[in-house]
Amino acid sequence: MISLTGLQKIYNGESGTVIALDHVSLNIKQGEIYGIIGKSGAGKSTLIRCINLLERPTAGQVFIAGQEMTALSEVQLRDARKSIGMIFQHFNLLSSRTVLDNVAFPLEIAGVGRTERVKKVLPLLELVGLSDKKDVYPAQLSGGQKQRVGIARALASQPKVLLCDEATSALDPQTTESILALLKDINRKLGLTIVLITHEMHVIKAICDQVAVIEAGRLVETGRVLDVFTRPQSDTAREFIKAVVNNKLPEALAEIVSDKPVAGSNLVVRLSFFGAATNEPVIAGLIRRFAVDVNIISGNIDHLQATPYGTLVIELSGQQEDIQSALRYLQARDLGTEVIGYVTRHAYAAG
Ligand SMILES: Nc1ncnc2c1ncn2[C@@H]1O[C@H](COP(=O)(O)OP(=O)(O)OP(=O)(O)O)[C@@H](O)[C@H]1O
Repeated sequence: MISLTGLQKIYNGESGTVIALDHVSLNIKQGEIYGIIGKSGAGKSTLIRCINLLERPTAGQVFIAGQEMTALSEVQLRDARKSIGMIFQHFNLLSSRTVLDNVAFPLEIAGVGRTERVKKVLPLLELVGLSDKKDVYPAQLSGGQKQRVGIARALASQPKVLLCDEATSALDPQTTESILALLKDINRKLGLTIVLITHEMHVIKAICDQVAVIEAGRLVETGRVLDVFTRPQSDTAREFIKAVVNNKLPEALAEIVSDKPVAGSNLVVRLSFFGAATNEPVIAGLIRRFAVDVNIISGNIDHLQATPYGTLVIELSGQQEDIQSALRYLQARDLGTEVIGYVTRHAYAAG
């Protein structure tokens, strides 16, 4: 549905040349929710603004539904942009217009008559849960309600693509959750392709199918959210994931872990589960098969949309050969097994 090839954006400002996008290529399929995550200044806004040509790329091409956007004149673009809706961090509503008239605004610009506008807008207000607010002004709305108006307005011209520019960054966590749920709902009901940019991993985790990680204008990692979460390839992705997945060792334990076993030391292992592996009774299997004791040190199992994933840090005690057999058993299972090291129990207890 969206294809970017070799996108480059160079700003020549007074303070010098900035390469905001450096040969960015990616493909977004019809009906996908595609997240682009990066730190401040990474090039997210530039990238999303290049998709609808609010920003003209210095080089490269943008295709939407087979049409090369970068080849269009300004007049042609105005028409082509009707198939691209956009919502913003600060909503960008017109304060002197009611909710209904804000949502109807793109239709008014397109020359649609009042009666027809109202007919089109009322179902949109219902879709975003604001039917009872149609006659109020933006100042009387909460942040979440304002963003719902922004979403309804973006949908007014029946776009094929919805671009979301940090759409939940100005909202509290609960409101963020409800707006993300609404976007997911719209994606399902209308089959709308959604591209969102964010600096928050929990947004990606909540609704995206695919993610691209951007750093200094370059894509450093792209893939299915589940894959990037469970096997991140770049330091930037790992850093973002840390914010939402707590798999740190307890400090007292981290301080005394050594890489080599000594007499009487226990093995500490971090197990990562994803998908079906979470349903396998791995710990029970371990205890039944080997002469080892298992002590659970820390753990969390969460869901990435419908897929369970998580980590468990366990300590295995027993004879070294039994511990090593148990480790081989774990390594043969469909889960991530990371040897953290060895601890002696009395040292841990003292810590
Ligand atoms: N109009 C401009 N003129 C010159 N440089 C610009 C312009 N717009 C953006 N830049 C620079 O391009 C780089 C990418 O900026 P961009 O706004 O796309 O990043 P971002 O990831 O969206 O950051 P943030 O999360 O802080 O909004 C930055 O170094 C920025 O200073």
